[in-house]
Amino acid sequence: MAQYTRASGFVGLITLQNPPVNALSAVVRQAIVDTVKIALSDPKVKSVVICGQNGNFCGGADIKEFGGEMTGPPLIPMIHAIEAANKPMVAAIEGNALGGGLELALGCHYRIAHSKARLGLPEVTLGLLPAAGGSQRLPRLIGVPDALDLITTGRIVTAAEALRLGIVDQVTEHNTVDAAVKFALSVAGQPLDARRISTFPCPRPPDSDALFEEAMRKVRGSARGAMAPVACVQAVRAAATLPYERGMEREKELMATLFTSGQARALQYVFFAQRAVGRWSMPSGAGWDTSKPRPVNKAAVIGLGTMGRGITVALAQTGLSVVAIETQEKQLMEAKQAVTSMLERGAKRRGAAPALDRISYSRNIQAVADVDLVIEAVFEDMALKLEVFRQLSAFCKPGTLLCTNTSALDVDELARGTPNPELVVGMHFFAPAHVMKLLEVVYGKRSSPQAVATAMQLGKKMGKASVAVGNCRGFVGNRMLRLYVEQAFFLLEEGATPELVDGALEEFGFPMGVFRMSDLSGLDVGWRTRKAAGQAQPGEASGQSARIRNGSRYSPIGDLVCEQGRFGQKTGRGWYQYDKPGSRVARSDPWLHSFLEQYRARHGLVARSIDRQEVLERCLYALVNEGFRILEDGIAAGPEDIDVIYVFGYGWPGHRGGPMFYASTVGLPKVLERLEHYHQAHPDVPDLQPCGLLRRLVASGSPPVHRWREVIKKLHSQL
Ligand SMILES: CC(C)(COP(=O)(O)OP(=O)(O)OC[C@H]1O[C@@H](n2cnc3c(N)ncnc32)[C@H](O)[C@@H]1OP(=O)(O)O)[C@@H](O)C(=O)NCCC(=O)NCCSC(=O)CC(=O)CCCCCCCCCCCCC(=O)O
Ligand SMILES: NC(=O)C1=CN([C@@H]2O[C@H](COP(=O)(O)OP(=O)(O)OC[C@H]3O[C@@H](n4cnc5c(N)ncnc54)[C@H](O)[C@@H]3O)[C@@H](O)[C@H]2O)C=CC1
Repeated sequence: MAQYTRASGFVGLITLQNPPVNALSAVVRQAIVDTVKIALSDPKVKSVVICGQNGNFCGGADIKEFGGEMTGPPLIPMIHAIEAANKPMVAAIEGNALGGGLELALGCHYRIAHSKARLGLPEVTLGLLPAAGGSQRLPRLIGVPDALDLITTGRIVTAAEALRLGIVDQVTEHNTVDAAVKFALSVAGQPLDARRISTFPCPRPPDSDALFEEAMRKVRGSARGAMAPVACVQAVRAAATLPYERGMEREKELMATLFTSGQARALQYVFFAQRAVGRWSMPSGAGWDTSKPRPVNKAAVIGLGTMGRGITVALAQTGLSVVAIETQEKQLMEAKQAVTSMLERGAKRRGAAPALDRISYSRNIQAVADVDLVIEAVFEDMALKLEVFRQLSAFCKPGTLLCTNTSALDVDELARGTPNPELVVGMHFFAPAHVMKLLEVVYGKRSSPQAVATAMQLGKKMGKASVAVGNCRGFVGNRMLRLYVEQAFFLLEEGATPELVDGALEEFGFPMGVFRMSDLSGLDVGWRTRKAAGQAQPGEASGQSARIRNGSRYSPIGDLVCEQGRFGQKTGRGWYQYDKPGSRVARSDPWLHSFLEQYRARHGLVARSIDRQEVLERCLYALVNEGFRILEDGIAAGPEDIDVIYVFGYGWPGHRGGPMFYASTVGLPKVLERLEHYHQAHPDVPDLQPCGLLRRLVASGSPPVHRWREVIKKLHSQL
């Protein structure tokens, strides 16, 4: 609802009240319409201030209403009525003014913001565009280039930036409502014609065609196949080229297409899934609501290689003191430089000072003595990690949380090597750790709920989508990834090329296909893991055994490519060729194609024609099938956990909602049928056998994804 009062005698004060973010639900919209009418018809009221309760202006439209029938007064006429008012309307912005919230503020004649306020039009991240006039008013107010940037990216700006851009008229450090009331009194009676943004001409930049073409190229390149960013560019173009009314019609048309699209549903699912994973639980029943995190003020990072450097930056940027420890002098020096330059670049972007003095460097592990939490990021080697954990247990103060960044090793085995296994958890970051939004928090059999709560809270503070998962080889993300990569290798054996496989996956929406991604992260990473697991064997074995491990089909293709010293971009050769080591532009490599032909000939494999559909089905359904196994095993609590991991850690296109959501949109019976088909065609690949949970879900009528937890719960209670 919205409360109406009078302030300072002459100002009508409308306070939006819909905790926690004052979203514009039908009830709130009705209340705004009613209270604006009261204020405008009250002869004593000279001007009106709109604010939000509890220090939050408005988080925008109520996203929960999008799934159902829209009731209540629509936003557009409501905002028009505010703009058309004959008394000054002032938005007092504290906290968030996002989406429809900012559009409401843009309908007001003036905007006063608190210095800590955040403003933006993040609709694009929900598969939509700002369709309550935002796409038409913002370019008129701040110009096309800045409006394009904000609307197509959904970027949220600070009050200082909003002032610089001209979105707000004044920023205050003090009580925003008081400042807005004072301001409202000062402008009472002044003419308002020049304050109605919809009447402004839209400033046209000199070469606007080129600007829009460039914007279109950018959005098409960065979010492949996503409709909303494209529609955002089209809507802003309408603002720049059409009169306001016609621009509004275009905005509405574009919104109508997006609003009912599967992409918007998928992105809105991801929004709520991200929040749902914060309500984590462990098999014991302990969870977010019963476990209190410990305070963490000082942390240590052990091992300053690729990951340790990024983790150090992420921790320091969160405001923690960090002790960064590395045994190798040369590595330590390089790490210092790298961390410093990452912090400086980040600070420059944010317009803040770099947090250099929060970090101390050491070669001595005893420097951990006074830290609250340690994150170990040494080589992926169990013996080394056990030794490091033994030393940490000896030197850390009692109660220090010991976290490992291992990508796949057994967290329980590490915990068993310490006197306090309840203090051990995995904190699995993704490279680059200060950039990637995902954190898997891995609980072992003996991890305490408090340790998990502490790691989850720290992840949240670092701005990560943090997901609590159980302990198994590869946890959730990498366990599923193995099946996806394995199918890609098998497809090469059967006749595909890296270009074909990557093309299909990139068309689906991944920023990079599996082979281009592997070239970027280094082929040697997976090779080392396969060697450690006894799968990769040196030299090319001949006969049957070359392609069988433990009775199942195995492809040594990746191992053979590595044996040629082809580790991807860093060596200038991998699945593709590059101009020079470190170069980023992948070109098709005739060597690789002839290697594949020779490989097939040696193993008596006859290349067949493979289409993109098969690539997608084999790679994606194998991955999804493992996701069902993970749910069945209780390693992830629900499909949302898996989907958040894939969207934020593995480049799964958000507009497809994550692998489990995607499976539900394809239809579980179809996924089951295709897996059965491929398993029959490849009986030597047991991983293609459909998982029991998938069969069970299909047998129970393929419920929508938000009801899978009920089926999983029932399954676990019967085990
Ligand atoms: C606001 C935040 C930054 C706060 O963050 P934080 O403090 O970290 O809290 P959270 O945990 O994120 O959130 C707390 C709690 O609140 C819930 N929540 C947050 N925002 C919303 C919201 N907007 N609606 C509903 N609920 C919300 C959140 O889920 C949490 O609850 P929990 O899930 O139970 O834990 C952060 O929350 C945030 O970023 N929020 C989202 C902000 C946002 O994206 N806003 C934009 C919303 S979209 C919008 O505003 C669009 C418009 O206004 C356009 C409207 C036009 C509509 C017209 C429709 C016309 C369609 C025509 C089609 C016709 C078709 C036909 O022809 O049939
Ligand atoms: N590289 C990646 O993309 C990812 C790696 N990981 C995991 O993170 C861990 C680290 O990986 P990377 O950073 O890639 O390795 P890396 O090889 O780049 O760095 C490891 C560093 O640890 C140092 N080190 C070794 N023993 C040490 C000791 N006793 N004390 C202090 N420092 C020591 C090494 O000198 C080296 O600088 C591994 O467990 C890996 O599996 C997890 C996610 C992604």
